[in-house]
Amino acid sequence: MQMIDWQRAVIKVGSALIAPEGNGCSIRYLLALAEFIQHSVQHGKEVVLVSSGSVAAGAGLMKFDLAQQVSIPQKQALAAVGQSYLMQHWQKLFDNQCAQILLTRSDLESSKRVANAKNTLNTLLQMQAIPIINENDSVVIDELVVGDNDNLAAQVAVMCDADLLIICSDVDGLYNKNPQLHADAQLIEVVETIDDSILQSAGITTNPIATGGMKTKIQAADTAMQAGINTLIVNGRKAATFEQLKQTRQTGTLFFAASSRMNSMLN
Ligand SMILES: Nc1ncnc2c1ncn2[C@@H]1O[C@H](COP(=O)(O)OP(=O)(O)O)[C@@H](O)[C@H]1O
Ligand SMILES: N[C@@H](CCC(=O)OP(=O)(O)O)C(=O)O
Repeated sequence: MQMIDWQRAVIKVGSALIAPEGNGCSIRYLLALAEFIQHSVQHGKEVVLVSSGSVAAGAGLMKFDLAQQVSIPQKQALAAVGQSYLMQHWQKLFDNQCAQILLTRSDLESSKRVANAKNTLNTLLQMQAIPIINENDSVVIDELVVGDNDNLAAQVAVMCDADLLIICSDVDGLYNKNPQLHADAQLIEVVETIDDSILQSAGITTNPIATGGMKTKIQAADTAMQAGINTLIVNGRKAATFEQLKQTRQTGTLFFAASSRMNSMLN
């Protein structure tokens, strides 16, 4: 087990945690996570949150069943409805002020926009506000198809020079096969190299409100590792996860970036 120390983390929260009932916003799995973030900020650490959930929140408000066929324009409209509700939901969980930033992949391909977003993020963190990022779903379609807040979170981690990317999901980490489908699946605790066996282990999701599954989480970990940033895939449904993290103890699957600043300090 590795010690997990960090100064600036990007924490990604998937729809599976925000809407365990299949739509709407629930605090059920967010209380322990929010308490961990608040505790970290009070101890001088910096947290950027990447939150999915606008489509599920919008579906709850507009009485849409996401298990049924929903068109892309309908999803975009649900995201527009749900995003402000999602932000209100987060704000209720924090003493610190929350701040919304909506990004698209093309924003991150523009050096000018990246520089602007970086300045905004750094200023918000200095103000001890909690930046909450989501895809700007109403103006893009690719991300809604592949469900890519995992990759967005990795790009944000690189952009803001984070030490750690934490991807919170509904399973204990990356298994050698999908644990929702295979009772004998085994948790992989540390990944040092993303090789074929790791890529093959990662399946898609079985959850109708989520997208991407482990595939996009591994892509995200790869992006972060290449930038020297450690990634943890953890079970955000378990309060114990955040107790472990508070004590700088590893939980879930660690994608270990050998060249990271934190790791060279620990070794
Ligand atoms: N090898 C694997 N290990 C763990 N989970 C896997 C694996 N392959 C596929 N999955 C699926 O990925 C899901 C998590 O991703 P996803 O449903 O997209 O959640 P989120 O909304 O948190 O992004 C798990 O619930 C599981 O069904
Ligand atoms: N941007 C979309 C979520 C896309 C996404 O990546 O979803 P998830 O796989 O649950 O992290 C939303 O806010 O509903």
